Amino acid sequence: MRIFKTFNIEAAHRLPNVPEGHKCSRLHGHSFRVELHVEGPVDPVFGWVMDFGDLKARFLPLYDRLDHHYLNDIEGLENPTSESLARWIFEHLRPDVPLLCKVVVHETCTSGAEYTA
Ligand SMILES: Nc1nc2c(c(=O)[nH]1)N=C([C@H](O)[C@H](O)COP(=O)(O)OP(=O)(O)OP(=O)(O)O)CN2
Ligand SMILES: [Zn+2]
Repeated sequence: MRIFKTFNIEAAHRLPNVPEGHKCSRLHGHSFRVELHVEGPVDPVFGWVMDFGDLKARFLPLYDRLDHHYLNDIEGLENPTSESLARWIFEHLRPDVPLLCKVVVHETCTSGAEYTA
């Protein structure tokens, strides 16, 4: 069974490696929407894969590093594309959430990236 929980992260970034004149070379911000997907067996007593509240608590330290921050300043996010953010979240959260199987980052209403185990 797979469950998911969604978070909203307000953050600023710029993409340092795009060609001169590209709109994303300028400082701008997004309301990122992040989905955390967790897959595993349903506990027969609790009836869940994992408590959503537990998932939220485990993500909180990372959320606090990202929300209302300039992403380029964060180690490993010097080029903060949707792709790199999805992978960064996955790699930093997986040790605390071993059943994490996918991280989806919606950068805008129309764009995003998905990173799977
Ligand atoms: N593969 C990627 N392409 C782009 C990324 C990215 O992270 N990965 N990021 C950007 C920009 O940061 C930009 O903020 C988002 O780009 P875009 O989807 O073009 O944004 P728009 O609001 O202009 O989208 P429309 O729906 O087309 O108006 C650029 N590319
Ligand atoms: Zn952007």
